[in-house]
Amino acid sequence: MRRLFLGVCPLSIILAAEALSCVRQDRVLFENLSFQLSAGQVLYIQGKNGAGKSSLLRLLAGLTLPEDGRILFRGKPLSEQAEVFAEHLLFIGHHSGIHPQLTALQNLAFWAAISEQAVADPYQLLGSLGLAGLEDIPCFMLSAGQQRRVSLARLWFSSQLLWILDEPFTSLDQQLIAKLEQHFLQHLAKGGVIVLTSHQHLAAEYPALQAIELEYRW
Ligand SMILES: Nc1ncnc2c1ncn2[C@@H]1O[C@H](COP(=O)(O)OP(=O)(O)OP(=O)(O)O)[C@@H](O)[C@H]1O
Repeated sequence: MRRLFLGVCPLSIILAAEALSCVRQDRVLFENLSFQLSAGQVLYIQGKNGAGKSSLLRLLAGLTLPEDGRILFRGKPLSEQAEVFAEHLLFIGHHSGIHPQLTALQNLAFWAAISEQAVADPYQLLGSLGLAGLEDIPCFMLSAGQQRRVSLARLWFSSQLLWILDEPFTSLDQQLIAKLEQHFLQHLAKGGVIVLTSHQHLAAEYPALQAIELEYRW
């Protein structure tokens, strides 16, 4: 496992992994993996296909359990505060997570309702993401990149502290990737934390970036 530490760590630790191990189909994907993420930090996880990036994200999101080790959110194990953790987490997995039969507006309304948040102006938001005129058609009629934009729209009205994003740049054009990275910086500047995977390099300058590269292990 190769690890890079760049930038300065602020003080309050939001997310910590302690000696995590993950086994899938008798293969140890990673073991004894530890890190700490403070307010304003991004963790950028890299690795070849099958190295275990999504598996690590699912552990960190509390969706699966590690073989060994534990995960702490603001100093307490996830297992002791599942509901609190869920309130502070925005997880967008490898798939877009949109309902294909619903329109972009309906998907936004659904996410806003379940997270008890309000979208001030959904037309303006979707327009700013290049979806003007596409707000009212079922999402299965949108292109892959347009569907990804609908999915990521959540990041513009979310108040969650911790964003865990599996390959958020997939299917996006360069213009939207740049916009998304600027939005990441704003979230971090407010004290948010981001964990993400990507097969492409981050282009923005992150003030406090941690990077982990998972090696493919046989
Ligand atoms: N639910 C599961 N049950 C069994 N094996 C799984 C499961 N999920 C993933 N795996 C296995 O774990 C390994 C790591 O998968 P994972 O999706 O974490 O890789 P990844 O690094 O995210 O890959 P990619 O870059 O292709 O998205 C793979 O060999 C996969 O077959």
